[in-house]
Amino acid sequence: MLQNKTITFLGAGSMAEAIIGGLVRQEVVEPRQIIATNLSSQEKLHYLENTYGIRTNSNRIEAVRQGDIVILAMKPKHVKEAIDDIKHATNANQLFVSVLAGIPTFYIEDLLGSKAGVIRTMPNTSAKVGESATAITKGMHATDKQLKEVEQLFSAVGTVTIVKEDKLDAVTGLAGSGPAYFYYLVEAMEQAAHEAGLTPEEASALITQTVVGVGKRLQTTSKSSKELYEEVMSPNGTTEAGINVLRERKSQEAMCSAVKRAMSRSKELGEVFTKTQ
Ligand SMILES: NC(=O)C1=CN([C@@H]2O[C@H](COP(=O)(O)OP(=O)(O)OC[C@H]3O[C@@H](n4cnc5c(N)ncnc54)[C@H](O)[C@@H]3O)[C@@H](O)[C@H]2O)C=CC1
Ligand SMILES: O=C(O)[C@@H]1CCC=N1
Repeated sequence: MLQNKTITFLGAGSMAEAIIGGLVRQEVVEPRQIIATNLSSQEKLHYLENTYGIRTNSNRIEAVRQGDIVILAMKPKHVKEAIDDIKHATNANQLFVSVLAGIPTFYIEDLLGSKAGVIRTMPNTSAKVGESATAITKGMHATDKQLKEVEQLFSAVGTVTIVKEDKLDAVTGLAGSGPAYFYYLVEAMEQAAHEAGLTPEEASALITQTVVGVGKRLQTTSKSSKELYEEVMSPNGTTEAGINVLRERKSQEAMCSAVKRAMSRSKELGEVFTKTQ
């Protein structure tokens, strides 16, 4: 389906690189099928070209004109100026794929001002290692075939769940932002390891494998998360001592609030930008 298609990334930051890295690594498309463009960093474009063998073009209009699929990968606050800038170079046969947090498909459709298909997605940075948890939804002009195409594209960089658009804000707070919550916890574990005298190498080897093991276990067991942590806890053992501190500090409530706040922030982003249209 993606054979002979040119995929243009309009925006070449962290998320674009994570997806490009995944697509190239999984050999879903030839690196030459990918073009990246951005606002101003020629240096970043050179880096992407040298690292992934993709094409880049500092001329955004040209880059967009060449794309069969245009991936919108700028910050939400830049979407209006980005689309206003290139829309005269677009046509209704192109497919626009947004990775933007909070921005509804109708807003992008309105900015494009054509019947071009728009598909909204929410991947995460684990795309870079082929492990994104991506959700996708289609706008009013996008076809089922285009949805399949985007499903295929993102399947190459992890799992894909098709959802109704009204669930995308929840997905964003949970899985789009999700990796950051875990990295934040890892940072705390590294600090504890450092204070206990472990070297950064020792700490990294132990923490990384612990996280990988947890992920694989979650993927392969039918046990609940509660059963899984209880399995680790011997009565009056080390884990119970640690978990009791987390309970005293209401860590689960804090995590639950963090996810909900991220979800509502995604909603706010959409409201702010769609109101100022
Ligand atoms: N970083 C993450 O974990 C995730 C980010 N996202 C979404 O991905 C999008 C990009 O985020 P990041 O990559 O983190 O941002 P970033 O700041 O790393 O990259 C933004 C890119 O957009 C470019 N840009 C800005 N204005 C432009 C314009 N007018 N035309 C063309 N390019 C323009 C910049 O030059 C830069 O290359 C955001 O909308 C965010 O909501 C979605 C899922 C996860
Ligand atoms: O923090 C953000 O707004 C973006 C969206 C999901 C992850 N990063």
